[in-house]
Amino acid sequence: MGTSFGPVDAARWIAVPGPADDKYTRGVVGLVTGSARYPGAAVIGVEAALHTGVGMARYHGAGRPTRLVLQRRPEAVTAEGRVQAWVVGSGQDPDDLDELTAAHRDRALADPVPTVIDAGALPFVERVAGTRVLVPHAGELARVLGRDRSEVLAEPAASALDAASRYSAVVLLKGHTTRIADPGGGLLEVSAAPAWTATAGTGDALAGVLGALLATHALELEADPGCAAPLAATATVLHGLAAERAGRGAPFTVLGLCAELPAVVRELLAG
Ligand SMILES: NC(=O)C1=CN([C@@H]2O[C@H](COP(=O)(O)OP(=O)(O)OC[C@H]3O[C@@H](n4cnc5c(N)ncnc54)[C@H](OP(=O)(O)O)[C@@H]3O)[C@@H](O)[C@H]2O)[C@@H](O)CC1
Ligand SMILES: Nc1ncnc2c1ncn2[C@@H]1O[C@H](COP(=O)(O)OP(=O)(O)O)[C@@H](O)[C@H]1O
Repeated sequence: MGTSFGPVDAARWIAVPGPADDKYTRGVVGLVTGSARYPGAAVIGVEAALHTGVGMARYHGAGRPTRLVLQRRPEAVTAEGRVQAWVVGSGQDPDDLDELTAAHRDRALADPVPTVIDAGALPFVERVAGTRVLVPHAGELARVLGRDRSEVLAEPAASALDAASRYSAVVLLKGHTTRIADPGGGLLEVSAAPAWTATAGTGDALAGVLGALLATHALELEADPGCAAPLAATATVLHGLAAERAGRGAPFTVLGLCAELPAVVRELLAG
């Protein structure tokens, strides 16, 4: 039903910095992720964005996730400032979120730049002012659509397309085959990841990879918001190939997946 999207397609969507670039022209990604309940998701998203390649990653959240992010990645910037793309909602429960994080989340959702909407931010999709890229798993998409998870699993492509049309969004439905639906009815399919990828936290990494790709393609997205779909597919390819490299037929950790992202970028660019 959809168009298969693979490494050769993905290679076209990696921004390579040139001699005239600086950290701001490369693109700044902002993350409002994690919470007191799920602080690890904050660390994973930042780790994934930095390993995908970005001029700067800003992180905004509560005290504990912020401390953990800085402990792991002192290059993350916690001061506020402009960003070219946001990642919001990974590791957040909208019914159990501190006021500071909720305020950061609401500011990010109102910013008219491309936004990755994950987990706890999905209920707020209609507030998102910029180009919307939803990254649900089947359970989350079922909640977004008000259906049973079994219905989404039975008809994943149609479900993703329905949500894309309903919310004028790109919808990346995660799974062994990941479907990327756009509001115009286009559908891309990516099957790059081994089943070992089904482990807690890999989705938080995917959101970070995608945020970095959106931030580093700000000009292209401004000219044509339709670029969000191939960029979402590219994030899925990078993530799947990094999982394959991290495990090589065996289990791996999410930080191990993130560590393989630069090698995957290098391989794709080499052709
Ligand atoms: N390190 C971190 O900080 C991490 C933080 N994380 C963060 O945790 C938050 C919650 O995300 P989550 O995906 O775990 O839960 P949630 O969106 O409620 O979906 C549950 C769905 O799955 C199903 N289901 C449940 N149990 C099942 C089972 N045993 N076997 C099979 N199915 C089962 C259940 O369906 P049901 O059976 O209820 O119909 C429901 O549809 C989120 O913010 C995420 O970012 C994670 O990324 C992990 C790492
Ligand atoms: N059977 C599978 N084969 C390959 N990849 C999978 C499989 N199941 C899940 N994945 C991938 O693992 C990741 C899980 O994301 P998600 O469900 O959001 O988990 P979490 O919230 O714990 O990070 C997604 O990228 C998804 O595509």
